[in-house]
Amino acid sequence: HQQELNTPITRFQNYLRINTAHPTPDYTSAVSYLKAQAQAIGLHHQTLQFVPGKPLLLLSWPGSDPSLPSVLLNSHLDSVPAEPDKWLHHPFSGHRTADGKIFARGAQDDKCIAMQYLEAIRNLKGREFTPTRSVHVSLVPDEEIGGFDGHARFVESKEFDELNVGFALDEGQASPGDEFRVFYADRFPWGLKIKATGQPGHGARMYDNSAMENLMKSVEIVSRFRESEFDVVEAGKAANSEVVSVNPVYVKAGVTSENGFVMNVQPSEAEAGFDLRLTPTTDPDELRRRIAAEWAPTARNMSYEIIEKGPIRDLLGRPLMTVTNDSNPWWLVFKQAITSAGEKLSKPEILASTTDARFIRRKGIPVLGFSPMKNTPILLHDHNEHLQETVYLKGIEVYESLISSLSSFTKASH
Ligand SMILES: CSCC[C@H](NC=O)C(=O)O
Ligand SMILES: [Zn+2]
Ligand SMILES: [Zn+2]
Repeated sequence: HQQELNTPITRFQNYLRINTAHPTPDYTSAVSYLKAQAQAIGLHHQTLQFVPGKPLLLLSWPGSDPSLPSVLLNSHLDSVPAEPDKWLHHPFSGHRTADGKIFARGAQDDKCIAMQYLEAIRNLKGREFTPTRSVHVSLVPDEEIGGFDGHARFVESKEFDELNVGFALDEGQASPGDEFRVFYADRFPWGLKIKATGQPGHGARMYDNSAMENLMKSVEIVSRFRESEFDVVEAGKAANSEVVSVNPVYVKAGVTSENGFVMNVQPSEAEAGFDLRLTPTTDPDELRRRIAAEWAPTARNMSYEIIEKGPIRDLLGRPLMTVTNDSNPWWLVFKQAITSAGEKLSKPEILASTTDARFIRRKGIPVLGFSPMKNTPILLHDHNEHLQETVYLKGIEVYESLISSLSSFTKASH
């Protein structure tokens, strides 16, 4: 029987083997695994539970000057589902190929950063490094389904207040090129349902004002808006994440019987759903007016529902963006720490999708989205999500540089 190895790679693999995919993430196993890691490293831990069955693990490494605002490192515990049949290796086997690729749902999004935070702290502690500011690691549930029972609750808790967070890091995205990417904002999701009603009738009749006709007109108008935004991207004038995206995600219509859809009846109701992403500077009222006037006008028997998924402005009504210029000392320290790790950073970007960072930014706390993966295909939420072990190990070193710099700089208080 081969002896169980205990290396940074096997520790990563073991975390990846815990099935934390929705809709039934195994939070209990994930938290107990990470807690054991924290104990081995010598970190304080507490488990918070704002909603039953949805634990949040908070780890702390006290600084020598706990009166200074702290540094928070965040990672979510949960993953999106995977379809095992469509993968080369089972998504929860943590399989490592001969050339060092580690396959797993969560390998990039975002179990890598959780374990890299811990490995970096382990190494810094091994070198007798003592942080000046306290360093906290939050391992939170439910990011992939909006974070409402997770980070959204956490930021409103007294436990969060007591951390006195001055700066936070959260997940970013892989970089196919040779430079790391960093994100200063997210886009904000709206779920949009548009519904049409109309005249029912025989499938053979052509007449005005059927529900399907009304809905299809709207779908065309939404598509035209989508194209106008996408044109800007394709013309190279903006990044994908700098325009408003709208993508159809379902259509629901038709009269059904036990035998399936009834082909010769035109239905009296039809509905379509869209995933919208607003940029930090999108005017939500203007978009709402457009939806009401053009996408779902009452004149065409349309109605709509917007499901807003979290805050889009801070408490003072400002867009949720972290400053990435010389006026933000945290940014300067971050940049410097990347350079001293011998790495390069590309221009700060807006993340196309959405993370828990929005809840922290809403509190007025600067947050950068960062996952140290370069020369790596972007595979989050995709089949065959994997990460090269050399990239993973390099990321640990990068975090050593980041954590030591961010926790020992004392010029700014916030
Ligand atoms: C409703 S918030 C959804 C959050 C999710 N996060 C990662 O993929 C996303 O769709 O971007
Ligand atoms: Zn993620
Ligand atoms: Zn995700």
